[in-house]
Amino acid sequence: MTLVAGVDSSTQSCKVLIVDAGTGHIVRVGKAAHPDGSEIAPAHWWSALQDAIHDAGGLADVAAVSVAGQQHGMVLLDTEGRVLRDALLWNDTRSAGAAADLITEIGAAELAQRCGSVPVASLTITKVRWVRDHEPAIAARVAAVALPHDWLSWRLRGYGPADQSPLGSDLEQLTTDRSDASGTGYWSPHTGSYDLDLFRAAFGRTARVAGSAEHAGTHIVLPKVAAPSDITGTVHSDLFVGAAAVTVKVGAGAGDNAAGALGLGAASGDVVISVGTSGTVFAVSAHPSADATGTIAGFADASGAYLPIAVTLNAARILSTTAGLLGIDFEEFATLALAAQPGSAGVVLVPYFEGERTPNLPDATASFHGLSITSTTRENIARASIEGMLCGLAGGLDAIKASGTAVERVLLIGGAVQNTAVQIVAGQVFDALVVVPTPGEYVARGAAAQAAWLLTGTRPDWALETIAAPPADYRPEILGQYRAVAGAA
Ligand SMILES: Nc1ncnc2c1ncn2[C@@H]1O[C@H](COP(=O)(O)OP(=O)(O)O)[C@@H](O)[C@H]1O
Ligand SMILES: O=C(CO)[C@@H](O)[C@H](O)COP(=O)(O)O
Repeated sequence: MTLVAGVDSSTQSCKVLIVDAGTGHIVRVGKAAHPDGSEIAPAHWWSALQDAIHDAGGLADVAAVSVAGQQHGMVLLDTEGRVLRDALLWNDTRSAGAAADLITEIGAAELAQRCGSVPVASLTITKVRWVRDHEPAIAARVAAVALPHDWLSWRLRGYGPADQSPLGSDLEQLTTDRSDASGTGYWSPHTGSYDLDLFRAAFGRTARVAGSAEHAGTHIVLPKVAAPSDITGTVHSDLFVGAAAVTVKVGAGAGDNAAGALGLGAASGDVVISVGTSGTVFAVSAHPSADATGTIAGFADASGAYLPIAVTLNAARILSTTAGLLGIDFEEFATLALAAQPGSAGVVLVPYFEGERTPNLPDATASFHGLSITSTTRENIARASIEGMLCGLAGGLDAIKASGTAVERVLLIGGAVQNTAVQIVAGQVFDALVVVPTPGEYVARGAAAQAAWLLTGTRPDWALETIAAPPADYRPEILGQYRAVAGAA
């Protein structure tokens, strides 16, 4: 049996799956937590990755590994490979003004046309603009801009800060993949190349692609974009503490949503809804998209196709926040929510706890509506939290449908989907057949599938297990009452 490893370095934790490359069957798992916050020192991801690999029993018997990760996070490196400031993550909204400035300067339609997306605060392009405007001394020292999965893959291969890494700080070795590059806002899924003019317009300095000799030493390095089944190098022997070093190939990696699509084997007619820290609604498409309204971001996927996606900033943490307020665990939360009637007796939570991205309301806050003496029960508060979370995602589903994407079934994944109440309420909020894959780490599985792909040259076709689907029980009144108040939020 040949083993491969897949990593999901996501917002809240790092997860590692070691699987049989032939069947996708899980052999070992590992996990380590990330600190909270929307601004994180990348060193935390690196130590969590090493802990999670250790927790999974190491890589000594593994033939290949790929790293998927949270998208958009801005990792700025100096010429010595040192991280210049904490990474600003996808859920950091301080660059909302920078997004607005870019749209004013360049135009929403042109930005969508050139790079697939109208920038919001989540996209890397707005973060580099923010650094240009607010931290000019740091901006002047930037030698490379990478994303979380690019930086971790580089470190796995032995590169990093010159004084801490066996192979030194060679920035020319930085790589990324199409899916994560497309989340920067300065790489075009349409042309398959960086829009270096756009990068310069945003940051005020010129850039070049890693490995290109021209302008070496003067221009900022952007990671080279590897193809889906490329081998970018091997894991450095220093990672094999206490075991004999072996050759472990490293794949291109991916953004977490594209890796999720790969892990599910998502095909035409499948729309994936992921309820993790972020809420995402996406499909694999044969064609690039360019939505000038900004509702759908036109990313690339991890197989050579495209990934239209709508993303909310508020998802699983809505439930942990309300469960914390009620002083209960997730099991009791599910029981309470299911004891309330659909529609929560008119109680509606508009869940913009962290501002919101879709719709683009970076400064919004959350609010409960419809509270009366009789409707203010623990049951209604629990159910309204789930309904509010899923109604936010229903907007994304509508936008994906309206863009002409076929929706034959919705595949529900992400940490919060372990909650039975979330599964059942999804069947009431989404006007579509809802299918729940057996809860698991589908992003890490997608990264593992990429690792298997690079070994054999053939994309694996692993079976997808599902659990009993929630009953088809669409209740349009839930979305109706949500929209009546959220429209005014
Ligand atoms: N049974 C549950 N009910 C509701 N939320 C849950 C449950 N189990 C885990 N979660 C939530 O899922 C989230 C983690 O999901 P995950 O998809 O791993 O997130 P991410 O990939 O963004 O780090 C956490 O916010 C956690 O509280
Ligand atoms: O911003 C996006 C996608 O555009 C998010 O999906 C991030 O990629 C974070 O994902 P999770 O950690 O919540 O899985």
